[in-house]
Amino acid sequence: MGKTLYLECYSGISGDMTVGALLDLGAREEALRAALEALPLNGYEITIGRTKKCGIDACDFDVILEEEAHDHAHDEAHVHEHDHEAEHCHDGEGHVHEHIHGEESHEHQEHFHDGEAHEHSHEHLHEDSAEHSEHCHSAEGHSHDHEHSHEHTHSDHAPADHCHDHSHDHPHTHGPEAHDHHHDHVHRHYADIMHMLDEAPLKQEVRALAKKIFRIVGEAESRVHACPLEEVHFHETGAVDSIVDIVGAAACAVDLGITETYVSTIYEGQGHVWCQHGRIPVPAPAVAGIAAAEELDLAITNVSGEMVTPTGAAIAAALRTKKGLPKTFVIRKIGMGAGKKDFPHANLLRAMIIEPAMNGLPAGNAVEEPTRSVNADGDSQKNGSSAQKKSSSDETEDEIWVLETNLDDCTGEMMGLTMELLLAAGARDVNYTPIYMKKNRPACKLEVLCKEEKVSALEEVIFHQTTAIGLRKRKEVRRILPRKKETVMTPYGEVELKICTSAGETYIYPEYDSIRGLVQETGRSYQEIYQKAVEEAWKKRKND
Ligand SMILES: O=C([S-])c1cc(C(=O)S)c[n+]([C@@H]2O[C@H](COP(=O)(O)O)[C@@H](O)[C@H]2O)c1
Ligand code: NI
Repeated sequence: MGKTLYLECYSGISGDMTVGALLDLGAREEALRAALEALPLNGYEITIGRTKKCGIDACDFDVILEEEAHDHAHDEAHVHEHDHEAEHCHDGEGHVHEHIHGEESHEHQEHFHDGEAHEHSHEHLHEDSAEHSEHCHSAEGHSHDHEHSHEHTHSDHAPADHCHDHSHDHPHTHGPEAHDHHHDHVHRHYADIMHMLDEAPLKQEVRALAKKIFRIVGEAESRVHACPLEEVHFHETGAVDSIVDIVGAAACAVDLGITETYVSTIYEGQGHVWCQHGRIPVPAPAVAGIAAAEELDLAITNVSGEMVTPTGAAIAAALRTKKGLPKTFVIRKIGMGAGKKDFPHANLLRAMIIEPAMNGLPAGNAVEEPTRSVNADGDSQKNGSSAQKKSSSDETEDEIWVLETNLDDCTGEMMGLTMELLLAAGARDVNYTPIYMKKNRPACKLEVLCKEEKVSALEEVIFHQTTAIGLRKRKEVRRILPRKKETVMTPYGEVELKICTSAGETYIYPEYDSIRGLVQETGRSYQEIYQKAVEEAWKKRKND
């Protein structure tokens, strides 16, 4: 049976946080490495270690590019500390700033100028092969001189995020973009990446999931840059570390046997981040585009910086199969994946393997209040609520849904567990009836009673946990006696009971669980405690 993953993105999500969290959940390093070795990529190595974020231990997954002889952060952005706090923007008044590139292959491209005509002069002294390309000017009459001298030092966290391209390991030709100079880095187009994944000897599920993730990023980029999907060229996302993150996340999820995923609200910071396009807002356009297209829940916090990357958002969207985390669930395992930046909060992605709660009250059952009546299934309802109408006497009518299916190829184990899960997920009652079906098959009819709001969730449990491929459902009117809960004291302890009335008669029914507990505590018989409880309840009524 597949596992259910819950991604709790209270500090956003990025590719390496996801791989770290899934490894911490138990995904095997061999499975991750096998998937990565299937790719025609080189010039990098991965490291898997431990780190602490605000004192919390987490798995630290990193991709080290050979070309980087420095401590490079591969998290949300390729983060560089740089020595100017002034914003590196080209949409304001004339300004001068200095950057000094001290690394190989850093390039500035796609400087978007969206301000009014302005003049500024700033210098870039790239001490390496840095180049500028794709300067997109949306304002007229604009002149500037790009001779930036700027200095980047790589660090795990930076006051201003500055991402740049790297890992260009094969030449390419550009699509239709006006582009009149050469540069030797790789922009992998969407089609290149799909081709690479199709050709690589990956497990089928890993390939499919990785392609899905890339498709989500590609479609967002396509919309953001108004470029056909096939011609989208990936920058950061096409770089080795992002491919490793995406294929790695897919390999880990498949290795864990994840079949269902819930994704929490994804918390994002605010401000700006540097990337090849220039200085872009947080959430990054691709992140916002993915969130919009995939209906991810986003929440903007007052944290300054980027917590969600396009890769992270796309992984969350691709993995998510379910909305609406169950109200109650049991956590079977927790995995922590560390982000590279330091925020005032612990920059972690928490991944959990969860199961619907097996014990306790089913989700949606309210805690009893003595002033409320209790319906036939023991849950509380306000008298006179719209969900129920009083009949001429003191009986009450309401509606209940019945889900039914005949199971002729389920094991007893599957059926037993299904019953537990249905009850835990909010079924009012579940029963099996032995039947004799077509083709001489002894079988069982599963019947589930529930309220309307639980119908679809319970259908999912049936389809997910049994071999059923269809079910019957109907809404029925039911008549229920008014009842309320009481407790009485017996010589063996306190007993809960239901007091029901109909046509002037009173019926007293001690609660099974209450009696059962006292049987275990005292060793007395069920019948003895039951009778004593009824007796005490009648005495109490006479005294009241
Ligand atoms: O490189 C590209 S195409 C790119 C586009 C965008 C848009 O929102 S458009 C944003 N970024 C930034 O790059 C880094 C790395 O992201 P990964 O998903 O590749 O890890 C991140 O800061 C993005 O906001 C890049
Ligand atoms: Ni280019």
